[in-house]
Amino acid sequence: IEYSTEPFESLYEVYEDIGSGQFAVVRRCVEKATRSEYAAKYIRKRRVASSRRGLPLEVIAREVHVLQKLHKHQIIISLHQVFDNGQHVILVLELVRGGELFEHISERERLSEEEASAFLHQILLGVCHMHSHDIAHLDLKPENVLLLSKNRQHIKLIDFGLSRVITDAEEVRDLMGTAEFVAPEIVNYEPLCLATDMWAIGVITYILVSGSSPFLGDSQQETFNNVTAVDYTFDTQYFSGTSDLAKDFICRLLVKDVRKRMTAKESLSHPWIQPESEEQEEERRDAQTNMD
Ligand SMILES: Nc1cc2c(nn1)-c1ccccc1CC2
Repeated sequence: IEYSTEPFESLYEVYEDIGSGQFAVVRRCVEKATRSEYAAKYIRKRRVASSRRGLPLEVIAREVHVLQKLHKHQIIISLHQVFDNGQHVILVLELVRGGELFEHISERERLSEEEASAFLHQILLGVCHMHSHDIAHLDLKPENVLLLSKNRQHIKLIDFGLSRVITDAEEVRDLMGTAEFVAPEIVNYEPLCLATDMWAIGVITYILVSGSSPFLGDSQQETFNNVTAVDYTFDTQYFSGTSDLAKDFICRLLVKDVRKRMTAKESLSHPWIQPESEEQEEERRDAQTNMD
């Protein structure tokens, strides 16, 4: 995709901020020619190599390439156009108004297992699509899962700023996501892989069904220690109403050895995601009634 050097403001009307990332601000905008609404993600360009502001062009290009390869999938946010106005690269993205899954949880403290499993099923379809293209997201967390609209279950994965193609040859080690969601191999600077995303899915599931975070400590270092020790419990204070199926799903993802961790494909056929039988569906519902 070519970066247009047309002046962005001559083709789009720009409105309110709708979100932000570490090096990006996202604003609602309207394409003048079509009156269609989009999300304009302004990513500041790094002017000098030694500067800490903004991102180098090749890092920005990685997010554009990943979006180009993936965005025809209904769970991945779609990319409409790209502009370079000198100071920023502007990604014109599909507009999603339902807010972050993160806010949705905070309002509810925790979700029912049906709702959590339905969200996870969609996230896993998106992650499966990415992994089938050898692309790892590497920053999966509830903030990067947007709801299409408040009351609906449909979600979109956003922010592929840390995503990259994982090839065995090029060992990627230098990454750091968000402490709560990083896998042991990231903390230990070992080669990252697609399984790194599956660990994050395990943490997200734990949070969705319990409202608490498995490895979060009082400091980033304490969190890293908990992660590398795989030190977590199903504290009865939060898990008394959680089904064994849900706990089994989480246990198969929070595994230190990347070769033993469930893959995205395998997780889609785990009974907590894809109930095989009426009684398993019943078990999930029962766990729910105990909790109410
Ligand atoms: N870092 C972020 C942050 C956001 C978005 N993208 N990247 C986004 C994308 C499409 C619609 C809405 C948003 C707002 C949040």
